[in-house]
Amino acid sequence: MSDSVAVKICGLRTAADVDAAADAGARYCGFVFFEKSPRNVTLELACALATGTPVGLARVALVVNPDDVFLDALTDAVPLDMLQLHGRETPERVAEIKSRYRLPVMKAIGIAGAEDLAAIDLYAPVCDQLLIDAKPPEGADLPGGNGLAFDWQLLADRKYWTRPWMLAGGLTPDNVAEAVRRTGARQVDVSSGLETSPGEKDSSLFSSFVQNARA
Ligand SMILES: O=C(O)c1ccccc1N[C@@H]1O[C@H](COP(=O)(O)O)[C@@H](O)[C@H]1O
Repeated sequence: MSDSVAVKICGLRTAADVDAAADAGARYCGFVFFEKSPRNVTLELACALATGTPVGLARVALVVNPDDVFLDALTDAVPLDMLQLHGRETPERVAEIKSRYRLPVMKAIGIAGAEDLAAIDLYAPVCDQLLIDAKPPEGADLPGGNGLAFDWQLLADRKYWTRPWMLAGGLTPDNVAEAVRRTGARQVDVSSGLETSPGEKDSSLFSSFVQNARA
């Protein structure tokens, strides 16, 4: 077993789930700040969760097309290790956010077909990490967290990317080992694949996901 695949468990809303993510060996935990999401948390709850996060578990705030007013309030209220930009932020806006808030920034790129891969080269110069996720269906309420996978074969022949990247989209304890094998991902991100219903995490699945990611 290799321990070199880092796991992010996203959409946590209870202290027990944060602790379970750490106990399972996750490297990152994610808090969602998007009102339409069943995983949305308030600044107050996120502050409590992030303040009690075990050492070694990086705290990631997932935001969608945020303005500076919101980001000012977020970064004042919640201790964070990374911002995840999961909307239609332009490369210029990503660079602006990175410079203004002095936090590592991970930019999500939605992939449905080979033509979507070009965006990776546009964003790599301005972010710290890339999150390669399934593109949401047309008209979806959520730009991510839909439990949809994309064709992993699209990543099999990729050229070198200049930033660390995470694989996301429809990952579960049952498919994560194959996803890692087929894409060569060294980091993976999961949300709905560890839930009993939208927003309700099942922490009994966390360990098997982490172990299978590293298998
Ligand atoms: O999880 C959400 O509710 C969410 C809302 C808005 C943008 C992104 C969201 N989740 C992210 O989507 C991917 C894939 O999630 P899933 O495993 O397919 O459910 C992941 O990066 C989440 O962080």
